Amino acid sequence: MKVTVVGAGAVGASCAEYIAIKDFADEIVLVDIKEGFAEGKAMDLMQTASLNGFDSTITGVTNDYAATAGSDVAVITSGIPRKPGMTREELITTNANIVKTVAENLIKHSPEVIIIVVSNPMDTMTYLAAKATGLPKNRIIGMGGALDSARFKYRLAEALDCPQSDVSGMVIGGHSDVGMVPLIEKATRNSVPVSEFLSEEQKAGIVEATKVGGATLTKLLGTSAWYAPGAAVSELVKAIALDSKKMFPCSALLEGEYGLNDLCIGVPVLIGKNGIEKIVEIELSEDEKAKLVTSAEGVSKTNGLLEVEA
Ligand SMILES: NC(=O)c1ccc[n+]([C@@H]2O[C@H](COP(=O)([O-])OP(=O)(O)OC[C@H]3O[C@@H](n4cnc5c(N)ncnc54)[C@H](O)[C@@H]3O)[C@@H](O)[C@H]2O)c1
Ligand SMILES: O=C(O)C[C@H](O)C(=O)O
Repeated sequence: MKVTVVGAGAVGASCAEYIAIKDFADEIVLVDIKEGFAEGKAMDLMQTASLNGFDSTITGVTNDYAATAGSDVAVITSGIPRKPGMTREELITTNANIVKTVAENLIKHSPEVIIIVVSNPMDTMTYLAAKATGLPKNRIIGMGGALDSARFKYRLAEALDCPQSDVSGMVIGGHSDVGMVPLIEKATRNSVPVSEFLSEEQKAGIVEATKVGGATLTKLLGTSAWYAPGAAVSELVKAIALDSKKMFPCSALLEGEYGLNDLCIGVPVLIGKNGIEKIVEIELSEDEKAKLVTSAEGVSKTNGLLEVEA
């Protein structure tokens, strides 16, 4: 498998590192617009191969899409991250132009590629990539829910004082501070609903901490996070490589699923060799449905800005 990662910054390099360490890809190509930057990151990562025990090759190029030709998967991480106090939506003007150009360049050289969009505001950038490339909807995947769900599990395990491997939970909806919908009533500890162990107040605290997970890290780091985002992307790419049909919440183009249309938003999907193999429509409570609809309204509003900006 050949994987291209566009943007060799914090998230792009972390993606490349986790993909290499998990050792399922033959070739990883890092692309950046900053002269020599991707080449440097690739060389540094390649010098970890004997230490970390992987055989994937990693190369870096400066804005040279010919080197990405024949990619099976391409991850778009190019664009600016937010600073403390900002929302992801504020990045739209700069990142829309970058994501559109990058997506168009990618499909010129890899017509069969599956694109994973990471750049923020992610749901809107995924929608933009879908529109700009015209790729079938199974081949455009937005990464946000896999990360948000990992953060949800971190918070659940913290409150339950248990290992993260004991908890299960999922976050659907838009990848934004207000739009995330952590499915707290469906979360379990080893198949037992967490409501058996946690008070209403504790559950509300977990939901809120999950929703602002990215903002909390941005405040601490001065820029947004990269380790968990990179790891989350690597799990999606691995599910494609291994055709595992594993379920993740991902931003997918909806055409009537969940009663929603003409937007990309986080819903449970099965990931396999064709990208999104299936959008899974789970039974939502009235409260969960209402939250998803409100979240979709927010994403659509941001998509509306795109028509002006893009
Ligand atoms: N979806 C998610 O869950 C998630 C998680 C973390 C970060 N993000 C987003 O990912 C993006 C990247 O974050 P980061 O921390 O890696 O930022 P960063 O600044 O460290 O890296 C971004 C890189 O993109 C490069 N770049 C800019 N324009 C380019 C172009 N046209 N072609 C190729 N490369 C280009 C820059 O030179 C830079 O190296 C941000 O928009 C951030 O908000 C999303
Ligand atoms: O918080 C951000 O701006 C980056 C990313 O979307 C995240 O959730 O870490």
